Amino acid sequence: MTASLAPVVSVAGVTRRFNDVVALDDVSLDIAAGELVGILGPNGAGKSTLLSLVSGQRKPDSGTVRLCGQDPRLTAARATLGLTPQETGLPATLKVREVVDFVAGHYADPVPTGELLEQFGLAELAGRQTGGMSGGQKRRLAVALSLVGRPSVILLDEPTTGLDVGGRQALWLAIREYHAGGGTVLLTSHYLEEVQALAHRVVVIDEGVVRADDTMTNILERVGLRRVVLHSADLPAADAVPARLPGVIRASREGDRYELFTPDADALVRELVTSGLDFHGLEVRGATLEEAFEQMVAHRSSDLLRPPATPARTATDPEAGAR
Ligand SMILES: Nc1ncnc2c1ncn2[C@@H]1O[C@H](COP(=O)(O)OP(=O)(O)OP(=O)(O)O)[C@@H](O)[C@H]1O
Repeated sequence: MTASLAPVVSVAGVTRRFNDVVALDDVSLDIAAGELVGILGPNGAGKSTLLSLVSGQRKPDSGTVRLCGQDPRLTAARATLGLTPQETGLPATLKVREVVDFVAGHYADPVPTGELLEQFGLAELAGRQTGGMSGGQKRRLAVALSLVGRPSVILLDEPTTGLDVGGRQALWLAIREYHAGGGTVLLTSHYLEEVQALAHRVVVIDEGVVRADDTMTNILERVGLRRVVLHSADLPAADAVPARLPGVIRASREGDRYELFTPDADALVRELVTSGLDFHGLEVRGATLEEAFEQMVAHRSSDLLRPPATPARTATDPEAGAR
């Protein structure tokens, strides 16, 4: 991607192995200030490893990583960074307010604790020990902590896993506000609709290799298919629909509701109207990121839709810190 300013995050020719597993294989990526980038990939693709290199928690075996032009292992570089790892170990006996105050104490100009807790809907829990919070509340606190130091870049690894709809939307709002204020965001998520809703650029990693790196618009255009949704009692089984309706290359059916995939939705709608078919509830929709993703990593696309499992680690990594 082109960037007129020096990139905020620069990954150049990076390889990282864990014993005989090549988690990242010659990955290069530049992220400019103010970008909101979604990183997608099946389980074990290398996403978390990439974030751990950018945050300086791990070192690459070869290649270079720069955060705001510096080695991310330096304290000065890390001060520009906010991080929400996939799992956050909160000290169970500390109160929410105390945890935020503790993290805030590491920064010169932190967001006031009350303001941050208010923004994340946690103000009423300020006096509660973190051990007494629900999973979703802990997740909200983990993301709030990434913003306490007014970072110029945040790395969010599966930020909304386990959140209910309200919690997820509140986090989306916080991420958008941060981004609107000029912040740079790298986000991984197994919820493709989340990446589609938030990210402007998508990087697809699979088996440690960058398979695609483009704007959301271009990624979606790669699919080249439109979805026509309708209800009908006149259509045959889904796999027989392409023979019945010219231009349909694939169909799925649930009861009398059909989703028809076609490169030319206009022609299909004309065909439906002139065919005399009895139908209602017609909708025409663009491709989704999920469809684009399925095409890019077709051999293992079902993995992406599984909730993230705890990866089977074959070795302990002394550099992994508080991961
Ligand atoms: N500390 C470690 N020791 C051994 N192998 C590791 C370690 N960390 C990661 N790996 C392996 O490196 C590969 C990439 O893992 P990584 O956690 O980066 O994937 P991911 O894309 O974040 O996956 P997920 O979506 O499941 O979180 C996997 O094969 C994983 O098992």
